[in-house]
Amino acid sequence: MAEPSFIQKFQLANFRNYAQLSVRFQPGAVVFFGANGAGKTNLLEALSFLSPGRGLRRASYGDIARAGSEDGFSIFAEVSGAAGDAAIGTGTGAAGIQEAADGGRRVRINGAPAKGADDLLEWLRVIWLTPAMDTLFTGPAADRRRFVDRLVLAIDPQHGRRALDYEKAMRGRNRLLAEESRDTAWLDAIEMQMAETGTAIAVARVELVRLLTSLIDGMPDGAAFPRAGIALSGFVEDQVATRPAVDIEESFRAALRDNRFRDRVSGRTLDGPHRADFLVHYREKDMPAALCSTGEQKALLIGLILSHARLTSAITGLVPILLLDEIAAHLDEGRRAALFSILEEIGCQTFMTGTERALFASLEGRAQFLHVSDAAVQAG
Ligand SMILES: Nc1ncnc2c1ncn2[C@@H]1O[C@H](COP(=O)(O)OP(=O)(O)OP(=O)(O)O)[C@@H](O)[C@H]1O
Repeated sequence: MAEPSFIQKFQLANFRNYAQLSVRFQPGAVVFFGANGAGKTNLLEALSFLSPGRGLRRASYGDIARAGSEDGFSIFAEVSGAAGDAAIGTGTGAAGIQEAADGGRRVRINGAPAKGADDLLEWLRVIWLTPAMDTLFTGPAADRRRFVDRLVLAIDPQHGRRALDYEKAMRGRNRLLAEESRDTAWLDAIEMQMAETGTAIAVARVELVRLLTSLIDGMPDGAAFPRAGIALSGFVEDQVATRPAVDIEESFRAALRDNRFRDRVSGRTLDGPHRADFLVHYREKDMPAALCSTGEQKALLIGLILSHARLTSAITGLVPILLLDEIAAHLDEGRRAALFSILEEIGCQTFMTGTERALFASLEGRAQFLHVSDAAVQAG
């Protein structure tokens, strides 16, 4: 069985409302409770920086550094798990981490600078669910794509690099088209790169959906969290099931070349994995997720995250760390108890927030309760 990754020690400097913080965590469930504005979500956001990307709020680094401070922010964590022990430092501030030349954040692992934030995936996988994701099924497709890409990244660490390379190439193509460049050799080369990376992105997404579907197939109907039917829809994704990757690459490249005029007029590239959608439906009811009730949508989303946590553990041997912001609020008591039992069964370290400790009553004696108040954390 996969060994859960577990953050033992966690320190912050100049992060949001925290000037300094040092706290130790236990494996399993960790509950942050406290009044509105105490700093609970800020803690989850800090924990989300132990994963590549801009964290669970996708905020700018300038907004994250503590207001009124000249220095950047720093995060330090001691992690242990299947991959061994690691001391991770990241941020834009002091405490051994200098500001990166590009204004981004630096990552150090066991005292040495990491090549990039993707190196964090060697040690741990972090997945989150926040109230902002309550509109995932009804909101823009871009949010669903980002969600799927995070799920892919947790099982396939190359995925982040592919997405960056694709976006860079696409920006280059859009710029050349806007400039009405006659450099067709350059456009050809950029479109070739888009076709390669774009096809790899689509293939990885389709593979995630296939793996997740076969895991969900094996789960019973009528459980606390409904079974989701999931699929992808997109110019490249639609071809993955029926054609070899080399053919898809070629047809995507040809479509890009043939549609230069159309895309120039539109001011953007109209075909590609950057326009795909992630389709979710409630299997038992045969109802698209967007037409389900708010509570049903939340339950579907939680069910998906839990299935994905199982998948990540099975495939990578790393049991992911889950960040569940205000998770208890939408769930009745029965569903809350079911959620806590499933988390225990999967074995993940799970950080949860809520204004009231009572929302987590069924976890008493089984979780670490930490009271958050005025940017300080105390055993509750
Ligand atoms: N860069 C910053 N510097 C200082 N304080 C900040 C910064 N960014 C946000 N804050 C403050 O941090 C406080 C805590 O925010 P957080 O979102 O963590 O609250 P919370 O405990 O999750 O509250 P709620 O229960 O209302 O969701 C807020 O008062 C916010 O204004």
